[in-house]
Amino acid sequence: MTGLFTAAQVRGAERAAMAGLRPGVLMQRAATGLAAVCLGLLGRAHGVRVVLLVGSGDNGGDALFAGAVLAVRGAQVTAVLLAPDRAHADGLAALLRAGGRTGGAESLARADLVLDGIVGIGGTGGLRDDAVALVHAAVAGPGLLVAVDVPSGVSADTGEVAGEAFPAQHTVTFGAVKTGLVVGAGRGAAGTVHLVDIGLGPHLPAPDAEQLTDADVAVHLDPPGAGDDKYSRGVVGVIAGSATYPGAGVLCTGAALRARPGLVRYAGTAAEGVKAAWPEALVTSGRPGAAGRVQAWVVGPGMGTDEAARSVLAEVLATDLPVVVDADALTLVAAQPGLVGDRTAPTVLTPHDREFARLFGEVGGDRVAAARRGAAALGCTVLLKGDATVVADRDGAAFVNATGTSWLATAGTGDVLAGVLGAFLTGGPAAAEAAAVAAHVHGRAGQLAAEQGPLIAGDLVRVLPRTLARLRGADG
Ligand SMILES: NC(=O)C1=CN([C@@H]2O[C@H](COP(=O)(O)OP(=O)(O)OC[C@H]3O[C@@H](n4cnc5c(N)ncnc54)[C@H](OP(=O)(O)O)[C@@H]3O)[C@@H](O)[C@H]2O)[C@@H](O)CC1
Ligand SMILES: [K+]
Repeated sequence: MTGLFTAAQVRGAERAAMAGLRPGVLMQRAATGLAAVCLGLLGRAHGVRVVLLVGSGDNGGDALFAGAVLAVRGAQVTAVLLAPDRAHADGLAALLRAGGRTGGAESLARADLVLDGIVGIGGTGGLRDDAVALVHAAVAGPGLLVAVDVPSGVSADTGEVAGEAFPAQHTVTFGAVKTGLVVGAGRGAAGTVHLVDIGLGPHLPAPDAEQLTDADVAVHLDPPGAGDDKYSRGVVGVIAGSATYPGAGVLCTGAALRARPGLVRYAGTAAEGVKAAWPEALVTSGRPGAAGRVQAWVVGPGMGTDEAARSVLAEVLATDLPVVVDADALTLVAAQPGLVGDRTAPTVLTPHDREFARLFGEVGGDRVAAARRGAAALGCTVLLKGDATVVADRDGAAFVNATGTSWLATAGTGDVLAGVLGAFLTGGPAAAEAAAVAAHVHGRAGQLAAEQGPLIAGDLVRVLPRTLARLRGADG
């Protein structure tokens, strides 16, 4: 599990850590780690042209000290100071002693690497005009773009970008991963995130949110034991698709079957199509109650929003079983929130942004807060789909997904996620964790399928067994 932290949490840990250390020690650790990552990215230092963008805070100080390390190793380091009279004095002195120099924005046109030390966790509001001009010049130049701690312009807490941000290819962050580096616009601006340990660990509080790793997910992928049968492996009920458009039913049922082979029961008007595609599923064209015993329901993809669909949804939500509410079912819940709000059994809503807006109002720039707001409003779990899918529970626990690919933005992939989630909801973990596991698996399946080129949703179902096998391997 990777903990995600706010700027205030990191500052608190920094204060506590500093109490037992000489002044400047944490900055030295940060700068040394930063320089090491840069060396790794460049492959060498000698003769390499490095440009530092230096604001007036400690973020600029980190860049200057790292620049000094690189200069000692033979790099040609130029510091562009946004506020020359307020640049970190010791950092600037160290850089000059090491053979670095100060210069103007024109140096960016010949840079091999640009270090963005304009502003870190002390930033507020959008980037100022002088900083924006420098960022544009850096982007126009040939240098590799590396952000110090946080890409300037990104809110470390939320990932919001008010205006413009430094579009980093790599971000070297200190002490703890900030939530804003992995979610929303910040995720796009941060590129690959490298965490440098500066010794804050023992002083960090419980994280603001969490990110599952492959190893965290692997523990939920236990193979069947000798005593297992189809019932003990979990029975998922699927209500999706229609007689005219059976596709959603086929994808959702297939995903549930492939995610955790036990038993999948299908109920709905796409029964014929589902049976043809998945003879392993037990199908009925009748009501949910006619499907037989299930341990969790998935309801909604392609089921329509007419009165028949509404009454089926109401029947499922009236049970005391866990339910995944997706797609058309979300539209129905938006019109009648009491269907979910009155439940006591786990309910996972899986909206994309437009569906979320219909349920809870606009998502806005703070996606974790939005998911928490939705979960609290209906007393459920919300899985807010996106470039980084966010899961929040009614008690405020939150996960940000770490896997996926933009190739997943294609029809039917949501139906697959719903099926996978239904399967994991039968498996033991609490609803929010099950949703986070499903999002992680779905993202990894997308990455695997995308290795063969553009993917279609059916590819996700096909690669699920291989995805799960690979993830299981991460356990050891
Ligand atoms: N915490 C830790 O454990 C450690 C932290 N460390 C490092 O310290 C960093 C935090 O340093 P910090 O507190 O000095 O703030 P920082 O991010 O440099 O920003 C303040 C400056 O930015 C400016 N500014 C503000 N908004 C702006 C905007 N929108 N657009 C443009 N400029 C803007 C603001 O200007 P002012 O308002 O004063 O004119 C002020 O000068 C942290 O990110 C990490 O790198 C490590 O060294 C070691 C361990
Ligand atoms: K920065």
